[in-house]
Amino acid sequence: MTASAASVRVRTPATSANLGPGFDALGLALDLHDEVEVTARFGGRSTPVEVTVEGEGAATVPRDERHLVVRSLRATFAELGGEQPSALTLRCRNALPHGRGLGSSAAAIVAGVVAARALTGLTTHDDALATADRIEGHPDNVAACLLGGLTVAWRDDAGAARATRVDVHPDVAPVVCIPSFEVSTEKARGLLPDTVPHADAAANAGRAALLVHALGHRPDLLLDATADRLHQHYREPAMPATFELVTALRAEGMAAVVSGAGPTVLVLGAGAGTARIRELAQGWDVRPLQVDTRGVVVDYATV
Ligand SMILES: Nc1ncnc2c1ncn2[C@@H]1O[C@H](COP(=O)(O)OP(=O)(O)OP(=O)(O)O)[C@@H](O)[C@H]1O
Ligand SMILES: N[C@@H](CCO)C(=O)O
Repeated sequence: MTASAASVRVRTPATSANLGPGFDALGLALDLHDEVEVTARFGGRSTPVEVTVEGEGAATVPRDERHLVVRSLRATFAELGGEQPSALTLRCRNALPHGRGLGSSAAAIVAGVVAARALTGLTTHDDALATADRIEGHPDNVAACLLGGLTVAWRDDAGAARATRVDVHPDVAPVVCIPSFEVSTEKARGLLPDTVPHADAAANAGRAALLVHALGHRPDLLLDATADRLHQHYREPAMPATFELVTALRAEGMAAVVSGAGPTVLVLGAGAGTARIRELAQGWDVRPLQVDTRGVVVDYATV
């Protein structure tokens, strides 16, 4: 069989999930990006994967079949029913910090899913969400990473992930406060109870609905809209400094939440409050970010 090779470059945004009350449902894409160039050869002799990594995770991520982008590529090629590449080369340039609540795993998964689809000749990514959700285990980050902006994600009655995008009001100026320590999502999910009081579920349902309206039209309601009773306080033991900063910021009227599974703190509608955030978050990496409105970007030039 004749061998053929093709490359594709994929750029994926950071994402902040939950946004307070929207556990496993709401996601917001932010303008901080990872980029990966994937070259695949089909046919010919099989060779081990080659992975180079610059930036975040360069010292820690595996460079073999365990690499998350490689695993996502393999899972997607298998799901699409095509042949697996006989050779895979990845060049990763990472800006998203790992294990901080800014969707690094979602970005890696979406990159692998979308790259495999592109290398298979697909140019639309409607089914990519379901695949990425199956790998990640929850749809909120991967939805925002794929679509950009603010997303509401859910699973339909057959269990397939769905998502829709909502326009974000220009005053929703996100600021992230990133600590130097990591907390894995696996550990943070392990702290959650199997059941919650009905009153807490009801309170979150109301606030999550209000939050979609506040982010789209009424940023003045963000403080009330970001109150959560379903996940943040259960996770406090793994990230007491995060909880302390969220509490201090909220006491001053700022809509601060745990970003994703933590330990980063996200402040929504910060605007002129950024100087005060820097004062309260000394020792944290405080970064004002724009909302990313594009989502995943694929450069098909070389496919
Ligand atoms: N670009 C990447 N390349 C390879 N592996 C990655 C990459 N990004 C993340 N990972 C893997 O995912 C792990 C981090 O995932 P985890 O879900 O714990 O945190 P997160 O995705 O950064 O935060 P959150 O899910 O709360 O937003 C890393 O330790 C690493 O194993
Ligand atoms: N909804 C997820 C986001 C982090 O990946 C969680 O809070 O566990």
